[in-house]
Amino acid sequence: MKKKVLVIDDDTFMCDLLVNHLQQKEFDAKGTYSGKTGIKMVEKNHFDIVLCDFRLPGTDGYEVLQTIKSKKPLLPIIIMTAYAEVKMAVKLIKSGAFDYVTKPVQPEEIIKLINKALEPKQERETSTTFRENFITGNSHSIQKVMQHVKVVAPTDLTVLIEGETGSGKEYIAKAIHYASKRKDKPFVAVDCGAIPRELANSELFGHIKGAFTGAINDKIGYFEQAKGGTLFLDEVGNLPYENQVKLLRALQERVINKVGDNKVIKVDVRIITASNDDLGKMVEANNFREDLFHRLNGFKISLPPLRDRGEDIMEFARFFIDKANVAFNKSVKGVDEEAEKLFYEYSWHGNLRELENVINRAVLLSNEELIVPKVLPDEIRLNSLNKETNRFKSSNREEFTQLKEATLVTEKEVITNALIEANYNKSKAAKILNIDRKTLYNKIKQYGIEITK
Ligand SMILES: Nc1ncnc2c1ncn2[C@@H]1O[C@H](COP(=O)(O)OP(=O)(O)OP(=O)(O)O)[C@@H](O)[C@H]1O
Repeated sequence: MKKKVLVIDDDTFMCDLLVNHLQQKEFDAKGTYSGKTGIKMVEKNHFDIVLCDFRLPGTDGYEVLQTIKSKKPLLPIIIMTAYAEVKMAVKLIKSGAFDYVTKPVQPEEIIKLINKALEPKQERETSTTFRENFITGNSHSIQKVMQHVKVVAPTDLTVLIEGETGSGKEYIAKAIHYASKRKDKPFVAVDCGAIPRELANSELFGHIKGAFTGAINDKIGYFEQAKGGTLFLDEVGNLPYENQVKLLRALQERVINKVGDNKVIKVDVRIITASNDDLGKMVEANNFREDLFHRLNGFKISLPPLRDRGEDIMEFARFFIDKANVAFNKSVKGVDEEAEKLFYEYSWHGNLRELENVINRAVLLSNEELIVPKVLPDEIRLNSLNKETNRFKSSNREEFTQLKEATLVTEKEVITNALIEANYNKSKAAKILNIDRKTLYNKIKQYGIEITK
């Protein structure tokens, strides 16, 4: 049966073009130019995947993502964005988007991504296929991480992996799993940031038929799915406070209850968690339970960001080029000297995920043997230009600092205004700002905003 795809893009030409292309590629594709209509279509119809433009009038991509995720948590969503918005795209992934592509969208790239999102993950991967797709790099910092992986893998210790978004936390979790005695049992990855609060207990622990409205059948939760194997809780800092208690019990007593059922079920599962946030700081800010933090922090692994991994950047670039050549039937041989320089100068806030996306695009656009600067996104090329200019005009640096400060001041003002508008009700203010409460608490603390009526 044809897979159903919904395209949401207010650029009518691009939307129609993409829908047409997908239909030619045997997808059952529909399009809409409005985010609101898109949400309604998802509510009323079955779709296998949604492609959503980030900049939409009225409702933006972030709102559409959050609304769809709250209604259909498992529906994969790919965000289409201009490159300058890549930091936002990274945030969207943290909020549950499957991935992002930069505009103008390359047809082959989007098809590859759709297929990746739709393929059933767990059934296909084995320790052999994982190893084929895993490289480590030679930087001192990653070698230390790999040494820790080797030491901790055979134990049943709970591991906490900290690192920036896209730095490879899930890959390290899998490396631990596949090097452990549990390697032939399931590895189940759960994005805690993408589970709606009211569904978290049922998703993690399962439920029985009739436990709540909408519970029409018994459901097995992630803990039971991972029986004998490893449960990877990504973005664990986003787990609602009330669910943290139940998770703590599961870890301490190694038992769970399904929602609506008193029966105690024993679970033999190794837990690995990951977070982009510093969980220790979240504990200090009372946003994460201290007892749970200590339970999770059996063994901590800190992943370095890509910009601090020296020559690993080029090793990963070559690896991603090989993958892209196979996927797009191309024969790009490498990166030219000038482009390589740009790779080293760029800060890669989206880390390996961003590098892979940049390479995919560059391979697709390359007509030459080597990747040259002109097939790289503006952000990477201009980054170097800006640096050059700064070297000559030190005053520019001051302006940059001022601009940064201005952004922070504006952010503080926007938050303060929202708090006033919400009469200092933080949940309401968070809604107005379209951020979660924890982020708001952190910002209030960061800017030292006083909460006095
Ligand atoms: N060791 C590795 N070898 C090969 N590719 C990797 C490796 N680590 C990461 N990648 C690539 O980078 C992408 C992002 O990695 P991963 O999902 O593990 O990051 P993450 O830190 O868990 O991201 P997030 O913060 O969004 O949860 C992967 O999809 C994969 O393509």
